[in-house]
Amino acid sequence: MTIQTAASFPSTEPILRTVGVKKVFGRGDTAVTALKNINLEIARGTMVALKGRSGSGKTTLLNLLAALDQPTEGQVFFNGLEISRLSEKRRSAWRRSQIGLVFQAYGLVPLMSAYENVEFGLRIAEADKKLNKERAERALEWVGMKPRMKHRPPELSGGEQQRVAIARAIAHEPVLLLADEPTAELDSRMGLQVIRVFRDLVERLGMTVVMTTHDPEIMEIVDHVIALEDGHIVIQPNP
Ligand SMILES: Nc1ncnc2c1ncn2[C@@H]1O[C@H](COP(=O)(O)OP(=O)(O)OP(=O)(O)O)[C@@H](O)[C@H]1O
Repeated sequence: MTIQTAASFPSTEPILRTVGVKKVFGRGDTAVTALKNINLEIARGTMVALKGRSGSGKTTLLNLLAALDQPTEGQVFFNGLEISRLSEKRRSAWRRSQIGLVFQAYGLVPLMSAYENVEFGLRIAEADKKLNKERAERALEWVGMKPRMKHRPPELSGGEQQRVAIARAIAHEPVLLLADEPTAELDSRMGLQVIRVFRDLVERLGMTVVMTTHDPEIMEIVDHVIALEDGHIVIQPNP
C-alpha cells in the first residue's frame, strides 16, 4: 500500500464515518455493552476530542476507528472504505501506511534510542528510505526531543517517552492521527506544545486528529468535541 497524502482524497467524503456501531464485550451474564448506536462523521482536516467519564467508551471507540478491534454491529468507514470488515492482514497494512497511533499499548522499543524508535516507525510505514533520517529528526524536533534523541526510553521520563511516541506517530505525516490521552503524561506547557504541533500538521497537511482527553484546555483548542456517556454520544460534532 502506498502512502497517500490528505490532498489525494475527494474532499466531500468524511475521513471517518460510523453507522450504527455497537460493541459488546463478553457474553451472557457478564456481557458489557461498551458502545451503542454510534453514528458519527469526522471531516478531513479537523481536530476532534473524545471526552467522557472513565468507562464511557472512549478507548473502545478509538480502537474501532483504528481498526484495532471490530464492532459487534454496525460499520466503520475510512474515506468510504469499510475498514471494520477488512481481514486482519489488510487492516494492519492500512494502519501502517495511513494512520499514526499514540496508544499506551504501542510502547517504544527499550533497546533502541529515541531516534531509532522513530526511524524504525518510518521503516514500518514503508516511507521513502532516503528521507527517513531527515523526517525522524524533524519529528523529534517538533516535540522538543531532538537534544535527547540518542537516549533510550528507560533513560527518559514518562513525559519524554510520550513525546517520542508522538514523534514516531507523526513522522510519516499520516492522513489520520488517533491518540489515546496523548498529553496525559505531559505538563500543561508541553501538552499545549504537542497540541500546537498537531494543529500545525492539520493546517499544513490537512491531517485529521482524533484524540481522547480529559484536559479542558485542549477541548477549547480542538474544532469539535464528541462527548460520550455510558457508551453513547451525547454531543454531536458539526463536521
Ligand atoms: N476487553 C474488554 N472486556 C470487557 N469489558 C471491556 C473491555 N474493554 C473495555 N471494557 C468495558 O467497556 C467499557 C468502556 O471502556 P473504555 O476503556 O472504552 O472506557 P474509557 O472511556 O476509555 O475509560 P478511561 O477514561 O478509564 O480509559 C467499560 O465498562 C469497560 O470496563
